[in-house]
Amino acid sequence: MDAKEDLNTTAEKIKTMEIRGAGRIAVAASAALRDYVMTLKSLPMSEFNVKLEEAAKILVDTRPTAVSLPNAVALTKRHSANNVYDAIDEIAKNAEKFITNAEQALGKIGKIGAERIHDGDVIMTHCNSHAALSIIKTAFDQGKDISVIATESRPRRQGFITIRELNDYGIPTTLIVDSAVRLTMKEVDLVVVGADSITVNGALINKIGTSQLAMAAQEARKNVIVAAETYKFSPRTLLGEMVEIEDRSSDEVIDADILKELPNVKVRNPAFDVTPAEYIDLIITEVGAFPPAMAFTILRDYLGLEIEV
Ligand SMILES: O=P(O)(O)OC[C@H]1O[C@H](OP(=O)(O)O)[C@H](O)[C@@H]1O
Repeated sequence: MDAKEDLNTTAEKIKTMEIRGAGRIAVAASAALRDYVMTLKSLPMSEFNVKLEEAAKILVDTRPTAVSLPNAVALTKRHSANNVYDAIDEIAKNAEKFITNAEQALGKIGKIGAERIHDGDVIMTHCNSHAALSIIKTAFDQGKDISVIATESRPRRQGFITIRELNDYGIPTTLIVDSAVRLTMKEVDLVVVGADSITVNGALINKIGTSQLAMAAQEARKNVIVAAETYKFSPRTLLGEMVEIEDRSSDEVIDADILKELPNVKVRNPAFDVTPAEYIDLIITEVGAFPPAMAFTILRDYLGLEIEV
């Protein structure tokens, strides 16, 4: 396989969600871009930059909602070199830094977030978030007697990945269907979810259904904690841009043959929803725990306002 095919294969895996999770797709894109540019040594500088931008676009265009993806690509591709060898060197170092930071961030989020979890807590989580699970597993490692209520997370049922992971870790877990969230909330002490994007106003964009957990939690006066690496904050929202909500295929919701028999029916399959900041108590990042109102500060101090938008 040539280098461009490898890049396209990674892009396809992100699109089809063979590689999924806002953090994982970011790390995969950074690595794919690095591997691709390594093969461009013999090109003149101007052509190198064109190929670099083309490759970046292929990766970014795979999924529109998780800002971790364009942030990872922007942080990886930036270079100030005027020859190809130095540019490749810079990009390889950028990728190394991004991937190492992303891996270490999960452990730090786990430690910081676990401080918010108490012995005896029942935690509700949604979908499958490596950052949220890092908090839950760390609290369990600390000897806290906790249990988890995990939503199924239709249509792709990422909740099944979560319950398997929690089961294998030895954490008592209850699986519920998404529509059981409100009824079950009274048994819950706190909600811990991940993030695909966080806006400058502190709103959370995460797996469809997250906002119903947050609303039910507020109604029941339970805390909502978001686990999010700093690279999941969206610089474009500084300019007032909305985060695009990915609409996925109807095939994920209903069998195509059944749908064919129903000419008056259409299917909508939005993959994410927006939870306003007022429903969120705390955002746990690798650099500390912040109220959502501090999203601007995180963007400025840890991502840098000069990031490509
Ligand atoms: O980065 P981590 O914490 O793993 O996941 C963050 C979020 O990414 C996932 O998206 P999808 O399943 O790829 O659509 C879920 O929405 C999850 O909450």
